[in-house]
Amino acid sequence: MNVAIIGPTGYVGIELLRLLYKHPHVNIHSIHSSSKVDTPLHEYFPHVHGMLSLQLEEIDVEKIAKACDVVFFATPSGIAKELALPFIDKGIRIIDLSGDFRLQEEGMYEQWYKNQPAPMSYVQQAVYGLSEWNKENIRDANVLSNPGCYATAALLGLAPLLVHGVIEEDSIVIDAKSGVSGAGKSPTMMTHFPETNENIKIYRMNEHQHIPEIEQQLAKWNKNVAPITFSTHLLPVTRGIMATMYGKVKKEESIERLINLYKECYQDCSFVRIQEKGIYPSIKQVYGSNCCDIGIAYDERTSRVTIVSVIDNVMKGAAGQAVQNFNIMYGLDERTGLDFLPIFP
Ligand SMILES: NC(=O)C1=CN([C@@H]2O[C@H](COP(=O)(O)OP(=O)(O)OC[C@H]3O[C@@H](n4cnc5c(N)ncnc54)[C@H](OP(=O)(O)O)[C@@H]3O)[C@@H](O)[C@H]2O)C=CC1
Ligand SMILES: CC(=O)N[C@@H](CCC(=O)OP(=O)(O)O)C(=O)O
Repeated sequence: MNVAIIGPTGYVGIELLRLLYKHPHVNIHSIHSSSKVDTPLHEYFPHVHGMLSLQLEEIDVEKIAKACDVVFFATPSGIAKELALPFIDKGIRIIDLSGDFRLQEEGMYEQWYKNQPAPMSYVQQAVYGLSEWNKENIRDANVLSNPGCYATAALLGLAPLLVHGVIEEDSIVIDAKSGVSGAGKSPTMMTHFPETNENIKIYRMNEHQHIPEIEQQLAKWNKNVAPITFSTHLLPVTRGIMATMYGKVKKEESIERLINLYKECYQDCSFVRIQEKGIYPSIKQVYGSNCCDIGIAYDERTSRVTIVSVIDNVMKGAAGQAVQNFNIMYGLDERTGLDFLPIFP
């Protein structure tokens, strides 16, 4: 398949390129930039020198559409909602890694992204690419909306509890933490080294754009789900997300039953690894991989279950899951191009 990448100079775009470069069914036809046209990629990223001799090109819709089967958008929110439309009209499959096609309910994008949305007729064509839970629809997707990084960690961790009605629907609390690469390559006062190093900060309290995305998917699994409490923190690390989640069980549970439930739900999922009793994952154990590792605890004293879900934000939280979705869309083994161990240490 011939693919084009828009936004390869960003953190997610360059990770996508790293994965697609080794993908046996992909030819990277072209890479496109809005600000560095005609620059060889290695001038911008010295780490690809001698291995990837690609030149950044302008975004010429006609030219890309003529040559490519799929266009990946690794661009900030607000770009694909316009730039992807002519590709969709021409029947070219798109995979958007931003939030532009995720929110299906009218008014939600304006409220949470503070911007005008894509026309609803396009948003409604989009398939939400939470790979493990939406395979049937992903196969036929022409507009694939890749989930947000926090949303991926949270939803994979909560799914079994909601699908099987284990917890009270109004008891969900998600406490999430991300490495700084989650904020993209442009430094800000929030992400600047002296501000983040040896520090931990909470940000966008009760206003994070992944709140409606998570609630939208939880409601598909369980229509009684009430608004969630979701807080996000910046960690002084480059990659990694840890989402620690709490819910009150409806009836007495046991840790053995809960772990079995998770193992059954994810038995056919290569990338979701359920930890044994008493073991809780750390972000380092999924670094550079497409894995989501999940640990489960149950406290009989409080009747609360605690779920710890970790991913690499740039991989399973973005580029890795996008490649997994590409594989599903083309009927390939979903591990194609992704079947490697995490980097350790
Ligand atoms: N970082 C992460 O962990 C995650 C990110 N995402 C989402 O993925 C997307 C990319 O994120 P990330 O790589 O971190 O962001 P970056 O800011 O690192 O990179 C975004 C890239 O988009 C390109 N771009 C900017 N404006 C335009 C434009 N008008 N037209 C075309 N291209 C443009 C820029 O390249 P150039 O100047 O060369 O055009 C830039 O390199 C975002 O929507 C983000 O929310 C989702 C999950 C996780
Ligand atoms: C650390 C950090 O800043 N992380 C980003 C998550 C990026 C992401 O997934 O955002 P989109 O919904 O725009 O795709 C954030 O909190 O906004």
